[in-house]
Amino acid sequence: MDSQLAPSNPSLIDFSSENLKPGTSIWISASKQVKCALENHGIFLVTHDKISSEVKNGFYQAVKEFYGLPTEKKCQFTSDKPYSGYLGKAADEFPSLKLLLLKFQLFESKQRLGQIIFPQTRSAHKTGRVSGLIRLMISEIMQSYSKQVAELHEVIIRMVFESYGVEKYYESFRESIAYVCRVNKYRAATKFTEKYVGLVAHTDLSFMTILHQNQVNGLEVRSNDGSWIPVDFPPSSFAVVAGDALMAWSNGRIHSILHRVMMASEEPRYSILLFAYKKGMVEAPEELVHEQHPLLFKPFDNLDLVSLAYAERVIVTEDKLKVLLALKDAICPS
Ligand SMILES: O=C(O)CCC(=O)C(=O)O
Ligand SMILES: [Fe+2]
Repeated sequence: MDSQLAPSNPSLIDFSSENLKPGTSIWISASKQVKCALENHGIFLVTHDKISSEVKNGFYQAVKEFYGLPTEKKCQFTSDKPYSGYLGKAADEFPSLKLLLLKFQLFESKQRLGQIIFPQTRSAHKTGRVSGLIRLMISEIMQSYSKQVAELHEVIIRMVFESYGVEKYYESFRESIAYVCRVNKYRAATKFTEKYVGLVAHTDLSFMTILHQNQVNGLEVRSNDGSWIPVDFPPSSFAVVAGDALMAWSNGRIHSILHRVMMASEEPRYSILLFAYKKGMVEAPEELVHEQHPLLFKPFDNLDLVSLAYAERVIVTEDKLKVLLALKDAICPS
């Protein structure tokens, strides 16, 4: 089931079996691989063919059309929420952030899964017909995509809870997941720049992030020995990335993975990310805290930390979680 593409590429775990149901031997074996990959590398790839190509391709198409709009139209996709709406202009504020970022707050809980919270446009009538149509297109396709990927998140999170023997907390945790979808576009590297930093090294503040890309590689992850490993995505695969909230929840058993994007391709790269945050407090289950594993992080509010990172412009640091928690005085003295 687990096959290694190349010695250094993240493990590839096959989730495409019809028989991947809780309690089956396939499920138990996949859960072991998930735990092992997360603990050792903080990332793995997963093949999952339940998300239709129609939805994936439709999404990329809609997003390309969006990026094709004149800048002033794109800039009308604004929102008061941190990092939301079209962030093309953010490049001025974050000089290292070369990408154009389009992020839509999607849905805040399972109950509201069918409801997209779109960034408000400055004025509806100014949005115009063309961008209105693209907006609708993205809205529908993003909704289908996110619903399907949210299911994958839930399967993996359930496996993690079961693997640590704390499945009794899974249902309430699941109810408190807030999903956020983001689409990144990285400009092609031109003949003037052979390679450029598309996105600086960082960890995600999420519990977990699931990432899909168009055919263009660029994601790199830092390995335990400090070297950067380019991630090679096989067709139909997604990368599952451990975030800072998972590191805190697991009381340091799993580490959030440092990653960045290096662009060398002559084609633009698009990536679609579904971040799973925990609404409310992130807290290690008591079963994961004992003498050999003293509590590393005091409970903190996951989405609060996202706002804090935004307000304080904390985007690049290896120990982002510690820096943010120190700001909130929530780090445990070692
Ligand atoms: O585009 C990618 O591959 C990575 C993007 C990413 O890490 C992020 O948006 O947090
Ligand atoms: Fe990231």
